[in-house]
Amino acid sequence: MDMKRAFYIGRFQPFHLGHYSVITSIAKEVDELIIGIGSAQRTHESNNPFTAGERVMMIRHALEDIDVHFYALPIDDIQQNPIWVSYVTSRTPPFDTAYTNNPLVIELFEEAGISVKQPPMYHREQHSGTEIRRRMLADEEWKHLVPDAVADVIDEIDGVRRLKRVSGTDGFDY
Ligand SMILES: Nc1ncnc2c1ncn2[C@@H]1O[C@H](COP(=O)(O)OP(=O)(O)OP(=O)(O)O)[C@@H](O)[C@H]1O
Ligand SMILES: NC(=O)c1ccc[n+]([C@@H]2O[C@H](COP(=O)(O)O)[C@@H](O)[C@H]2O)c1
Repeated sequence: MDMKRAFYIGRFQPFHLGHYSVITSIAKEVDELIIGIGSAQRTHESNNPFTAGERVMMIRHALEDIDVHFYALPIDDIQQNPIWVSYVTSRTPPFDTAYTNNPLVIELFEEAGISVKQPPMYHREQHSGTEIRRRMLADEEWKHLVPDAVADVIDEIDGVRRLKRVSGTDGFDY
């Protein structure tokens, strides 16, 4: 059987409803989906507060009921853009299409001859990792912007407290 497999990469800091909406629409088009958790080595930073393992948990729980077979695979950054596509494909199942809106990622995949689709943006003003982290730091509402299961994971790991600490806004002097 000819399997249609797609690749979707993001940092997922955290995984939010914009990502969820992209994945539910890709799920209708493919048999299997590879979700690349990018910048996997980055964690405990203001722009990247969560570990690769915590992001695996968010995705696994958020997609509990989704109707597509998926793999969530952490992918570290490397220093050389020209070999990044080979590096990615050397650690993922084979795929036909990459879904991304990241201009560098589009360029690298297209140069490597892999077809790219750009998913439409879902209420981008609020559904962005940057905006959600901003709200967490400001003690504003953010849970409605992520799947319930992701809010539970972030509570379990005390993620907002960590974000505040690594962003230096918890009142402590270092
Ligand atoms: N609201 C959204 N709707 C559709 N696609 C989105 C949305 N937000 C992000 N994406 C796409 O998902 C992929 C992964 O995004 P990423 O993990 O960088 O999230 P982000 O919200 O852009 O994060 P950050 O603000 O932390 O950079 C990118 O291709 C990005 O364009
Ligand atoms: N040279 C590299 O390591 C390289 C190149 C292009 C993209 N990436 C990664 O791919 C991911 C792209 O995801 P975003 O679209 O969420 O930015 C990021 O984690 C980014 O660091 C890495």
